[in-house]
Amino acid sequence: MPRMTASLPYDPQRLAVCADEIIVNVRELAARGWTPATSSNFSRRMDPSHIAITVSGRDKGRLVADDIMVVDLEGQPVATSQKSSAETLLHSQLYARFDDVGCVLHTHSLNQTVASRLYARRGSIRLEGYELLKAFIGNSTHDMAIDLPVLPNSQDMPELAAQVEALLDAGPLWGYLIEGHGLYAWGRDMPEARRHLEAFEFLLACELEMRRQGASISST
Ligand SMILES: CSCCC(=O)C(=O)COP(=O)(O)O
Ligand SMILES: [Zn+2]
Repeated sequence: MPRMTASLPYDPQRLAVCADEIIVNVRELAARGWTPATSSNFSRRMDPSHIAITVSGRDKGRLVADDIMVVDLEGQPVATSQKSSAETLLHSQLYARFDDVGCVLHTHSLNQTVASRLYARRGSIRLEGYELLKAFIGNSTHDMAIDLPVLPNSQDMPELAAQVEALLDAGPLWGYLIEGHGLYAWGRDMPEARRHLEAFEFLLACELEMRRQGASISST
């Protein structure tokens, strides 16, 4: 049962723990150049009905505690006048749909952005035969394929969220790309969401490198 104060509907100590975890991890992601120009956003489930999420427009490489705020499962601010990420709905929809989602990470790396443009018309990127596919929870072999969806970009978050819902209805998903924009990945906690994010980033780099080299996969 979350501990509450007289004035707050959530445990402020839990917010502090979640904020610390976001700040430390995002600093490392930013150092890799995955969050340029204030882009990207990050969140962590605090309790069954509250989410810690980055405030909109902050430099994600220099986050401090004041850059993390609380929203509910509908993405509405809780006990604050701060403005949450412009993409809050893409986070809250995952927490609302899946009780076991504990962390959502969104980045704008070069590989993610370039790949999202090259494969936008195809609608997805097939990742097949890589040992690193075992990084995704539930997978135990390299001998399989996953299709990473690429959605058209939009400033209309309810429209984007509706497209994500359709993808989630269609089968298991660990993340998706948005064209010319970036990657969303999630997991049960920060380490798992990070593992998924890093696996996608590495596999996209592999696909782009193979393309550069004009390589094709052959079984002969
Ligand atoms: C300058 S980045 C454009 C918005 C975006 O895609 C993003 O990830 C950051 O938006 P936020 O409101 O979360 O700061
Ligand atoms: Zn973004």
